[in-house]
Amino acid sequence: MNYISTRGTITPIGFKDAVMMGLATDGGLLLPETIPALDRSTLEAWRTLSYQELAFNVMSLFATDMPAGDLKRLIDTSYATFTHAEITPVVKKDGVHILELFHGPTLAFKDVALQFLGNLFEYLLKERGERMNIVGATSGDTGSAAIYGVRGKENINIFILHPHGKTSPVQALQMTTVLDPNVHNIAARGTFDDCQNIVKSLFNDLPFKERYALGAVNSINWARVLAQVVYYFYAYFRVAEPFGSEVVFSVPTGNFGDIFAGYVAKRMGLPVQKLLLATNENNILARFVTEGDYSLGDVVPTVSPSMDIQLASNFERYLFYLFDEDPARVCQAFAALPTKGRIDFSPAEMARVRDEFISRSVNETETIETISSFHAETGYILDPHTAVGVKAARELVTDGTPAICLATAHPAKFAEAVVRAVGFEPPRPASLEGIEQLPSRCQLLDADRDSIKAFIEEKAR
Ligand SMILES: Cc1ncc(COP(=O)(O)O)c(C=O)c1O
Ligand SMILES: N[C@@H](CCOP(=O)(O)O)C(=O)O
Repeated sequence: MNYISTRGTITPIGFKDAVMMGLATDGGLLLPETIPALDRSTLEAWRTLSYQELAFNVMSLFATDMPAGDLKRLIDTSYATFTHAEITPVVKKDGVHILELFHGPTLAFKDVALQFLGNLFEYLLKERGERMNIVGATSGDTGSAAIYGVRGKENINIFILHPHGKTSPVQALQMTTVLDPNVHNIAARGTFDDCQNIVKSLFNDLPFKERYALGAVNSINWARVLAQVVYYFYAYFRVAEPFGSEVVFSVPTGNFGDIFAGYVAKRMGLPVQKLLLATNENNILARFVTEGDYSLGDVVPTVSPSMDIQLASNFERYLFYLFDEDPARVCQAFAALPTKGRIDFSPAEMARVRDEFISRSVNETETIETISSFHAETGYILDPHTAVGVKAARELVTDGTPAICLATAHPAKFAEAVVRAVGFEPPRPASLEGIEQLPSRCQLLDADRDSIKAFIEEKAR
């Protein structure tokens, strides 16, 4: 399997090179040249596989230059750190299927891909005799999952930018209390979008990227999306009855990485009726689906801070398909975006979008009310991101189709919102006990590309 760029000007490369490249060198995002289509007998054969076996089957279709034994070993090592035997179990509460993605070491769905990517980087760097400086942006969860995935690894340094004061307190501590010498946290005075723009611009500075061997842990890295495709299959096999019937996935969305993984699964042939794109008040993507209005606004802070994003990185991957795989149209749209502040779509394109997606923006009052009422009805505590998806599913999926809601984080990461909703703090998993008492390290900087570049140059090994 070879990989191409959404901007169309790189020579196709294999999976291993795509993982190392991160952002494509022409500024685009990497995608497989083709998405394999699965027949029903393959789906049936996959139905009873363990999570790890399923991950191997899905990933080996895309990682064709990885020796099978090595890929298997990396998958087994990566998921050995999860606290649930099923890795991503599905629980049913009051008719809602909840796909719990928070049983990894940092209690969010990011662990599913980032524990794997950390081990994959280590493997590829050893094979090549190289070192890497990871540079990533986080609104709260990618950062700690990536740090945990590579802390203490010999040939890797990691620099994570988060928006100062805009993550939950626990999210910030999960990053800044990791004191391994290869870990560097930067709190930037700005928004997540500022952080992501700086990271992308460092990757687009090709001499800098090459000199410091930059690696990407954000979902700009194809391996992130790939690892997230697996749990759509896993959840489908636990829920669909009869086999072959359709389901809806409700996905709390910010950077469009998770829902794009669902889109890939759907294109591979998973019977998904619709992907439900659920947003908080940062609702550019909901406006896009419901009104065809993709116009940039300002980021507003919400109780689901990890989704406080305007410019969703992976949207570009979806546009590539919406524009019939025409990179010239993708280039045109992104060249005009900074000045126009919007991308326009034809009625025919919007009809295709609505064939695949439904969407709802959920506000703060609704989010808190959903955590509260869901707890009263079921005894189950939703985190505020998951609550956005559950509220949207309850409103929009009313025809009896099973709705699978992605539970993207553990509620203990967002105790303040949970206390507002149910009146008490959610029980803390062992990994968070006493985190406030631990020593921490973090550099506060302006959200300014040159200051951050200088910091990386000083610390890179
Ligand atoms: C807890 C949580 N839920 C949902 C999202 C949104 O996912 P995505 O950015 O892949 O759309 C994020 C951030 O990525 C998150 O951390
Ligand atoms: N919500 C994310 C934002 C970054 O998204 P990514 O999937 O591109 O890494 C976060 O928690 O950092």
